[in-house]
Amino acid sequence: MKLLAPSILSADFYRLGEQIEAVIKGGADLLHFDVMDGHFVPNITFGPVVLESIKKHCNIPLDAHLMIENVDKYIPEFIKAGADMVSIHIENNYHIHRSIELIKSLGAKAGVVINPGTPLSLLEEVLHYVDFVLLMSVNPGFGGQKFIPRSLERLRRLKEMVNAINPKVLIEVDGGIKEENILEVARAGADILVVGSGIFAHQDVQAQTRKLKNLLISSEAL
Ligand SMILES: O=C(CO)[C@@H](O)[C@H](O)COP(=O)(O)O
Repeated sequence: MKLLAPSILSADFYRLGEQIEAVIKGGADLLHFDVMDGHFVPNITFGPVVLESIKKHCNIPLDAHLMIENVDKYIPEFIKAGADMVSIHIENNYHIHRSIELIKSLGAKAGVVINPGTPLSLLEEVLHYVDFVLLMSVNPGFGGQKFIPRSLERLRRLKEMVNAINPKVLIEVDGGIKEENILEVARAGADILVVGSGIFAHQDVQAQTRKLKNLLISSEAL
């Protein structure tokens, strides 16, 4: 099944609760959290207290993408706050095996994230022990950027690597996914599709979520 993961980075934070309820009613499968520290990426967003508040009212899994330094210090806090999935970057984690094992030992699904300019070959070893890979199709840091076209080719190659090394690994794709390209990304091998502005920039957030979810359902019927 293809999963739709709205990214709250593009939500209207004044109306966050209302907008989260709308995406859930619209058929969202996961809620994606872009955690940024102003060091690894040039933007600052939110920490575990925000996840903790949302978790109390949210019946779908929370997916935390950590764009931060010093992940081992914060992984336990995010999982305690309610993250069901936690992903960390291949680019800034020297002891990635240890960090992935830490995530799993605390009961969450563990993911590795790869930026658009990083060779896919770096994932070869880590594919043996992660639950999912998050392939960035924009440079991390901001919502509303354009999908980098080469990401489709990278996605197809990543799918081949996953099939050859560990077919249980899910592939999540994030950045610049909209109504216009969501089917192409799903067909190229994405299992989880993260959508920020492609949902929250619309007037009717619930209807837009439903529309994208129906597109994903239709992609599986073919
Ligand atoms: O991780 C990121 C940005 O760093 C993404 O999750 C974006 O938030 C997706 O937003 P859109 O590109 O869909 O607007």
